[in-house]
Amino acid sequence: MQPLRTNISSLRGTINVPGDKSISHRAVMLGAIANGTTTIANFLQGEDCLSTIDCFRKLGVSIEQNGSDVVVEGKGLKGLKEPSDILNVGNSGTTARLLLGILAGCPFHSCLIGDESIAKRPMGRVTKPLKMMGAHIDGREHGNYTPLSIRGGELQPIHYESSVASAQVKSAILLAGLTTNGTTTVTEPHRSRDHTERMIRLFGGSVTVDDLTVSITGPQQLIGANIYVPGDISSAAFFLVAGAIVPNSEITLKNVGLNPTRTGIIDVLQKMGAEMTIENIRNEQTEPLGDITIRTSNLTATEISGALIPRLIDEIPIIALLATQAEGTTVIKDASELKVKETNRIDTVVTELRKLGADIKATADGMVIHGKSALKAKDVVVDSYGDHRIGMMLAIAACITQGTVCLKRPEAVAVSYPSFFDHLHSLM
Ligand SMILES: O=C(O)C1=C[C@@H](OP(=O)(O)O)[C@@H](O)[C@H](O)C1
Ligand SMILES: C=C(OP(=O)(O)O)C(=O)O
Repeated sequence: MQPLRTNISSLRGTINVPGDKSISHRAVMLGAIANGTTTIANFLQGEDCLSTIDCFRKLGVSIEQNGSDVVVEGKGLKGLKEPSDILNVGNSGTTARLLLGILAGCPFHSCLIGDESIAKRPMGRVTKPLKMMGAHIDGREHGNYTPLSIRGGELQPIHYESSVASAQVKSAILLAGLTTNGTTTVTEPHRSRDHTERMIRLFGGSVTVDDLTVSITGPQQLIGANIYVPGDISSAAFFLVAGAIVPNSEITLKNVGLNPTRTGIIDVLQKMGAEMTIENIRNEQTEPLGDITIRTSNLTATEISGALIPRLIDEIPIIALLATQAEGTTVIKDASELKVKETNRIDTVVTELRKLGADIKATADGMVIHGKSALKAKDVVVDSYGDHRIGMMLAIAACITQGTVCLKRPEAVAVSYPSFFDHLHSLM
């Protein structure tokens, strides 16, 4: 249990947010199946990405990690070895689902488990297409939940229409498609983050994108690359919102990834009237990045739905807090994916923000928030439920709360942002 700092008079300063989680995972994974050496700078040392390193070491890949510098000695597409131990993905859905895509094409047996939260997250969305490609996967509820057992091998290309806009589903199929003879396509209802597509090209491979359909023609052998990981916009989001809602604030976030499939939070802040500038926009290899400055702002409510949802899916908990400080009614819909994240984020966001006096209610596929409300708490205990994004959102909520608040399970933040509390306190 951790007492949270409340009633903060101002947040000022500059932060270098740590490396992007999605890109860090992919750099290790593509590095492992490429030929030759991959170097990764600004790798995210969060627990999720460390789980990815641990799994690939068990698959025989030599990975040296020195802080945020990582060197991966690639084994080639056919070079991973049958693991003698269970592959434990910890809390990381991305590790589980992308790894399944790679294991599907490997001619050996492996077992995959994760923590209590992973055991509740649907894996059928990837095991179903991978089985269609020819992989043998079994597990709890016919391979829909961990623990999973995988026997991979030669795969057939497929054309797959995904019912969800999920980069994890798309990436798993593309990674499996790398090994097949022929063209595999994935079509999604809205565009999800495209880091896999960009990184496959950086590793010398080729992927075709036509509107909402992505195609890969295999077999393709990737070549190791040198990668700089931009700062994670999903981590920056907590300070973007903090800067907008805490009085007398001005926060600059350096080197933030600005991939357009991830910048929904910036669109929402702009639409709500946030005072924000983006400077020094540049490209680092295949990913754009820049420096963002945000100041205390007068905010108005907005609607968040449709194609915008996958562009800000992980930011919805902190956007819900933002909406409590905007004049009017904010509606978030088409976001039922929130129910299958580390927690049911519709339930956890609504339950915890209500404890602080927010006017927020859950709907079938999102939430409705009436602002602006003054948050108050008398000896209130809020809970991250072990969900990193809920823990960080609550710490920012406490900044604008009058009273006393303690956070249960604060250690969850280490999943994606181990230095979160240090960074927050450095601005006070
Ligand atoms: O591919 C990725 O790196 C991610 C994709 C998203 O999940 P879905 O693919 O389930 O939408 C996101 O929520 C997750 O944090 C990271
Ligand atoms: C949903 C998330 O991650 P993952 O799916 O990798 O567990 C997240 O980081 O918010």
